[in-house]
Amino acid sequence: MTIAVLGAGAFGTALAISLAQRGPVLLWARDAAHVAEMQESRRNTRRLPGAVLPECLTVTAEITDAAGCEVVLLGVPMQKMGRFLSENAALLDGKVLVSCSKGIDLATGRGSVELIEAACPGARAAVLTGPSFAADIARGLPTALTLACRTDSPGLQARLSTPTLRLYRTTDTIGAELGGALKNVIAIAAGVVIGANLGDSARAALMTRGFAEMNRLAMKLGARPETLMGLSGFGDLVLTCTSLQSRNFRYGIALGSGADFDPGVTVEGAATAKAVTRLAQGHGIDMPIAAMIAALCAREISVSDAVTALLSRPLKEE
Ligand SMILES: NC(=O)c1ccc[n+]([C@@H]2O[C@H](COP(=O)([O-])OP(=O)(O)OC[C@H]3O[C@@H](n4cnc5c(N)ncnc54)[C@H](O)[C@@H]3O)[C@@H](O)[C@H]2O)c1
Ligand SMILES: O=P(O)(O)OC[C@H](O)CO
Repeated sequence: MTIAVLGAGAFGTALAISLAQRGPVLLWARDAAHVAEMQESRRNTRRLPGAVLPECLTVTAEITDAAGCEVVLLGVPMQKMGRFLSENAALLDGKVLVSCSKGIDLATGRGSVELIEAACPGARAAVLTGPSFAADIARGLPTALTLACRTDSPGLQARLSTPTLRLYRTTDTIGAELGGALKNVIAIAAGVVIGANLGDSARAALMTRGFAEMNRLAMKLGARPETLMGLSGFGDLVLTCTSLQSRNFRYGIALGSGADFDPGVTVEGAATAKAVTRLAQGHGIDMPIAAMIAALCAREISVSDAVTALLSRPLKEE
């Protein structure tokens, strides 16, 4: 049975390429001109240059082509997910919907599982997350991800694993989602540290204290500690805070160094920092790094004031 991937960004395209090792895959993009380009060149030069689209991957601009697909991967950016789901609810309800996006919806404070359940109550919602750059997946480099679904889903795990994409499964959707969403915020902070030339020691301190914040919020919201210690939390935090392949990290470097940054690049951590700060305030959780990143992204504070504010907090036990 064909698997559908909706959203032909870097990640959706990379997953479609990897899954096409196992059988037919449908890749949908909203822009007909982009689809025509991909059909002609068998490449997605706009979002994933270099990768070739295999033969059993069909690219389409008709979302209704996914009607017959039982498993549908969602690769649209998080801040577009809520509207996308409600616009396409009639098509998507009743299917297995696997969110591949990382973030918290600013308008509602919800993660993608809650967005799916609200828009498509008859669907089974799952999350695919963890340390993975689209370019690495498309090149067939070994990658391990977390697949989270409220009901234990070994069948879905087997269906979405490929020879190079190894999935670990969990029923902790809250932890899996929050790990992927929150690490982007801390990655921006790590980038700020490097961009402002504050050094590798400061980055390690920030990653550690950032991980403590991630855990505080995730535990309050019902996540399991082992999920945050796994691929979607610790694993993705390490990757995203240390690699120049990360857009969140590079955005942070630009903020820290005062350089310009292309506004067309997807940086999920910026909106999520604001959403997380609201959530943390609502639950009485202390998240000083996320709050500083939200303020920095909104240009409400300077880098040096943010650093001073973080370093002058009262001394406390670790
Ligand atoms: N790129 C990666 O390495 C990577 C890895 C893991 C997870 N992710 C996650 O995947 C999600 C998507 O990221 P990406 O890297 O593919 O982004 P991208 O910037 O490469 O592409 C985003 C795509 O979404 C499309 N899009 C935007 N709004 C849409 C809408 N309303 N309807 C349909 N399509 C729409 C755009 O046309 C574009 O093709 C993000 O949440 C990101 O965190 C990305
Ligand atoms: O490029 P980024 O910062 O969106 O990171 C991509 C992935 O989330 C890394 O796991």
